[in-house]
Amino acid sequence: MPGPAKSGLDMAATLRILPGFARARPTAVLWGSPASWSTSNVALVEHAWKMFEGAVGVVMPGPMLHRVLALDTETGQLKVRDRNFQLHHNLYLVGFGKAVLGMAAVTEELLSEHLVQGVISVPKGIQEAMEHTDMKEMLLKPNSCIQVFEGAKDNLPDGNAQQAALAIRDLAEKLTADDLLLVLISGGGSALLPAPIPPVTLEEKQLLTKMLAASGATIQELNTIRKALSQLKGGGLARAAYPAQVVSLILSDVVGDPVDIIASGPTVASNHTVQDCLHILSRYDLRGVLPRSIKTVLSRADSDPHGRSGCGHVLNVIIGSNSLALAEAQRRAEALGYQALVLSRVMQGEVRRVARFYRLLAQAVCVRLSSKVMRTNKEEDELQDLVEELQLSDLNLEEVLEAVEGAKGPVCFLAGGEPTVRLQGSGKGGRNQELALRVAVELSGSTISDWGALFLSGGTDGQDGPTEAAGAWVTPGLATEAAVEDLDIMASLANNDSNTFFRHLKGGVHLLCTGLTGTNVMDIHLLLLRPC
Ligand SMILES: Nc1ncnc2c1ncn2[C@@H]1O[C@H](COP(=O)(O)OP(=O)(O)OP(=O)(O)O)[C@@H](O)[C@H]1O
Ligand SMILES: O=C(O)[C@H](O)CO
Repeated sequence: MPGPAKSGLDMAATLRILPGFARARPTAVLWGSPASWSTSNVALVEHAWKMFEGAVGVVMPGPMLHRVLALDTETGQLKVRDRNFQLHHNLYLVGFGKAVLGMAAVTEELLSEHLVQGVISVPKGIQEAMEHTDMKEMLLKPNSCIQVFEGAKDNLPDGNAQQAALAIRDLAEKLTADDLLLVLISGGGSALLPAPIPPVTLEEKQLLTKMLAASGATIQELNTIRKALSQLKGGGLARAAYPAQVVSLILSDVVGDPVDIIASGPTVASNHTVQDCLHILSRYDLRGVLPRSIKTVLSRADSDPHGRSGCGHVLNVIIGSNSLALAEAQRRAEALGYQALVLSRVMQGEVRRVARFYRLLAQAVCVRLSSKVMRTNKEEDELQDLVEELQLSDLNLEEVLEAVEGAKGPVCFLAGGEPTVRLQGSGKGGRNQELALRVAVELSGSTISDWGALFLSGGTDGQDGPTEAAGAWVTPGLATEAAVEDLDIMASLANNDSNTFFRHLKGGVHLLCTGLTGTNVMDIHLLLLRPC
């Protein structure tokens, strides 16, 4: 049986990897009050929190940059993975992305002796948020030589971000062959580096991006279009910095870590064609609404003599990823006594189908582990079909089910990625909260009622869509809890209003409210199953 609610001291220890969280908010605020969790859920909730916290902690800027950068202070040799660069007060820094503030702070701390100047573009309000959460290590020092621009409210390019992009371009253009440009890149970088090719305007680019995103375009599709319309994306920044050497340190927020797609690859030569763009625009029925300026830029793109030049002077390095975060969560799950299995690192697809996948998986596992329930092939066949539909290419279902068959204790499944939501309503929500709510609906109609079960979906950046929560956790009993409070789950889902729903349900106890974490490696899904 789970123990009583933890003391404040124990909680602080639990939260040690993200010390800012522990100091700023007691766990009651992060997760609601333990007293309001049903007793049987307390342990599962605490375990899920520890796993999520570990996943985020391992991809925080400090640990990541210390793993990849080594400066020999005597010789001024900077080692980045297996490459050496000679520093002699010739280092410049630019950056853009949700995690870049902390990355820049750590980098400046490590390399300040050689750093001449820097410009970064980070989300609106992030410095204040970091001050409030007491995450001082994520802030630049008062005497920093790095200029900070804040912009792209709600992850949409705006005038502030455009100003930042132009300052970054100006810095890159003045560099010489003797200089080294360090480029810090993380998710959200595309919106924070808008420099549309004239005559395309920022408003036109913003509108097209919004329409593509609302139609359910994938990030690969979205960024293929962004690259074609941008001066700096698709290798443009690297070209601007030539002949300086360029080292990009990339925190991946895209499934499979494709460097040409993350933040639209400003230091990676694009190999997409205009034809690729036209196919994407046709797929979402947007060719007919394109303004003349966008058509003009697209029609010029393939013949642009600068368009496809190489990026031989660039070293692109992935320094953190969802896989790394999952591995740490798995390690923590094992330490807590779970048989822990990473299902997939490429979890994509529509949230409804992803929710169905988790229900069928939970059911299949319970059936395999329970002598009371007859095993039927029908459901496992449907599950296998779904694995194929969701293109979970790294998941061998039979192996997973066989692995848990002998499990004596609780089981934890982990997955990472970024499912999509097709927005139909006007409510407030995010893909993690909507997925969690859909999983709750699925689990409440399943046959796993004899089991302790918890599903958590959280964005590692701490912000799920335009909401203040990172995600949510649910159990099979959530539908009953909602009925008691007269909350209509299906109406909330139809209006994409998951955040409003969770805020009302039991005073928000199911919300995962970390605040901005300062990192960003997509979403983490945890499914915990424990025989009662
Ligand atoms: N009301 C809503 N309900 C459900 N999902 C929503 C809602 N509003 C926006 N979203 C989803 O939120 C996502 C945008 O969230 P976010 O701002 O976290 O951007 P992102 O591009 O995913 O950034 P990151 O990769 O850094 O997390 C989109 O997938 C969008 O469909
Ligand atoms: O900025 C972007 O393009 C997305 O976050 C993917 O990296």
